[in-house]
Amino acid sequence: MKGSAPSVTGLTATHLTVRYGKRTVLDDVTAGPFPPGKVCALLGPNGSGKSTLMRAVAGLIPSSASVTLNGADLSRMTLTDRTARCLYLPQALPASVHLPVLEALIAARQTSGHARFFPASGMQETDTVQAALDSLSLFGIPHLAMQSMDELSGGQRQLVGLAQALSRKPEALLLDEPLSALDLHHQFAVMDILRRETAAHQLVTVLVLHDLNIALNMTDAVTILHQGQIIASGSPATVLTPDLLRDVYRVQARVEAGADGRKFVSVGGIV
Ligand SMILES: Nc1ncnc2c1ncn2[C@@H]1O[C@H](COP(=O)(O)OP(=O)(O)OP(=O)(O)O)[C@@H](O)[C@H]1O
Repeated sequence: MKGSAPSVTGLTATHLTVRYGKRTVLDDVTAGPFPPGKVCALLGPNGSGKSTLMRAVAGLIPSSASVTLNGADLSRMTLTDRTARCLYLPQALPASVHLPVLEALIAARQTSGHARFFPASGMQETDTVQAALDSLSLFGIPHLAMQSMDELSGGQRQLVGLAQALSRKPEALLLDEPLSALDLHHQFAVMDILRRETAAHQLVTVLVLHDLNIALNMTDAVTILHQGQIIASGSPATVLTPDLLRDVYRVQARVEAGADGRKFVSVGGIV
């Protein structure tokens, strides 16, 4: 009799253990499957291992984990091939270098391995420029195209980083705190864009968030990392209960619904 077969679609990591020196940060974790077409949040307190998990899944930290993406075994690929399929956008903002935004985008596209997986039959230089402009337009920043990266604000650089990541056309996007430098308008705008692009291109999108209200209202699923283990996964409203918020985040909180049905976390104090 066959055992239960791993899900072929989506992104799954199994037996993921990461140690820094003698300290075990992730202990035989199984994460996923994160399905295509859905936006999933990876949540947990500071230091719980969210970045470590994402970096290990992306192959940037050595690990013996088995990682599959839509049936392909990422663990057996070269880092270049793996990154072309499964892209990690770090928490740190893109470097503040003296380079026009448009050139930074084109360079990222050319070094991504994108051309190998999606041979752009006869793609002209003008098409490459147009593709970079399109991805800036997607994030509402085409006017920054000729501005130098070192003349941008933190939030503008974060938007350029997101435009760069999407322009590489990966199958899976791992975004580490992609809203951290953005104002309220841009946080919601970026979440809308990510939801639309994820559905339209059947991307696997996983993002680390600290804003539980955005997780509650704008993601399809959440995964909670706590003390080296994934302790809950599922729909945001099912997982983010007062009990979980007390045990994981050490806050006394209620999860309430506004008149429009949107949910929000109301914190009364810490425990
Ligand atoms: N390069 C490293 N060397 C040693 N320890 C590390 C290293 N990177 C992370 N750690 C430790 O691993 C643990 C998990 O860190 P990680 O950055 O993955 O957490 P996180 O959940 O992303 O945190 P935050 O929400 O604060 O960004 C922390 O205790 C951290 O101190």
